[in-house]
Amino acid sequence: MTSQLPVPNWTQEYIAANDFPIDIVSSDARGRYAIAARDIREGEVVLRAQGYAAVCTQVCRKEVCSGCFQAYSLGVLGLKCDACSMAFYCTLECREKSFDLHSRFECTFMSQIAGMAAGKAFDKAIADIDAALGVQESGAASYRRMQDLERTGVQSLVRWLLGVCVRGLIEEGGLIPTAGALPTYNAVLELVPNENCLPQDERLKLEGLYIFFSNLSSKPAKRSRKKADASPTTTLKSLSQFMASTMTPVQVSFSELFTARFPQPIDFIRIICIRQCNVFGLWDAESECLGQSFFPAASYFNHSCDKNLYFDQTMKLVPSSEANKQNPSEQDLAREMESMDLNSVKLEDDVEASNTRVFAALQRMPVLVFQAKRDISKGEALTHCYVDQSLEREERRAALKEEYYFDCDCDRCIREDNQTGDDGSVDGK
Ligand SMILES: C[S@@+](CC[C@H](N)C(=O)[O-])C[C@H]1O[C@@H](n2cnc3c(N)ncnc32)[C@H](O)[C@@H]1O
Repeated sequence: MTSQLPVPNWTQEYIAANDFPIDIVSSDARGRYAIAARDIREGEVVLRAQGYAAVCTQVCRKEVCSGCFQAYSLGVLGLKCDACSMAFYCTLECREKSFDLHSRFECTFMSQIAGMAAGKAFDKAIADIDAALGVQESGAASYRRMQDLERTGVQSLVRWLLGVCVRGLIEEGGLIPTAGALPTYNAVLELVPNENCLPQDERLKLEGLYIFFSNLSSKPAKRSRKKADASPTTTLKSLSQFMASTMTPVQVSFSELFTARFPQPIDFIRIICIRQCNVFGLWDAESECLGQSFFPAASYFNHSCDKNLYFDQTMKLVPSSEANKQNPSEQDLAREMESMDLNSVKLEDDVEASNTRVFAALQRMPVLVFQAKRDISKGEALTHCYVDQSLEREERRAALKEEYYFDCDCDRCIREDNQTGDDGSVDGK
């Protein structure tokens, strides 16, 4: 970090509206970062950060409810969207609550993503990348690129991109009624990208991925509940307005949506860099990464290997509207599956009511709750640890450098550096 970044206005508004004991400051060396606005007691809640564009990974889609983001270890969740077979739900209630959001904004695109794993689209896109990048020995080069773009990884990335694109569309269509009610696309764009630190080979790989996503599917998936109206042109504004004003599922392809949102490779590279430095993993109790989400307010906590905040991702990661909902037992779930009418959810024609339900579904994104690990004095930087705290100094250093592009000089690192013997061992052991 070399230049001083401005502190975005929304962070101050969000903090004031919720009375969190935080100030955001900025320095050349550390960028923007949160400090304690007053003395904070051990255990105090410092921030409740609302999730933005939370998605589960492709591999975990059958274990994580797309409605409430609870993870279930029952194997495959029994309820899914019949149209795309990509969104799974834990209860009929969850499916109902997500229905308008999913049917109108996600389902068509999800169907296209599902098709991508089948092979041909994927193989063609790889060939397109090679052609666009002017690769000579296309057989060997394609093979190498295929290895880089491993299918399930790319599908998870597409799911995440879709989450971000859809969220942008919903905002631009005016479906989020209250300013400041939820984090915004602009709040995400204001997060630090560190794009100047991106190594050249990574930049090239992302340019290849850009070509891949731009060519993923030239045709929209064939599904429509009703006869489609004239397809909207694919400027983001007209597409957003179209989606917000009609119940007709969108008829554009994922690639059209993608290139409208990211017109140039650099736009895509930037959002990927923002993701790399700011996204939070959604973990289960066995430390398996089930998905990812932005929590923009939480991105202003800098790193320390001697953190003074903690958040329990598996315990505190609850949908904001359902903080007290208990996971149903296996038997309860089985009973519910037996008794439900799987075709009972319908998209009604009242656009306004549907828009309200879309907004309500977005409010069910996960929330991260940060608490003080110890007493913290006014003015102290508020920090959490970006990497596994139990790693050795050198391993932490390498992970922070590779993923976040900085060298940590926290008290613990300095202490351990001082204790390190000539042979590189801590305490000379
Ligand atoms: C999640 S962001 C934290 C907020 C960021 N400082 C900003 O200006 O938006 C992570 C980035 O902040 C910077 N950062 C975080 N902790 C740091 C530290 N202890 N020392 C120096 N830079 C740090 C690095 O650039 C890192 O990639």
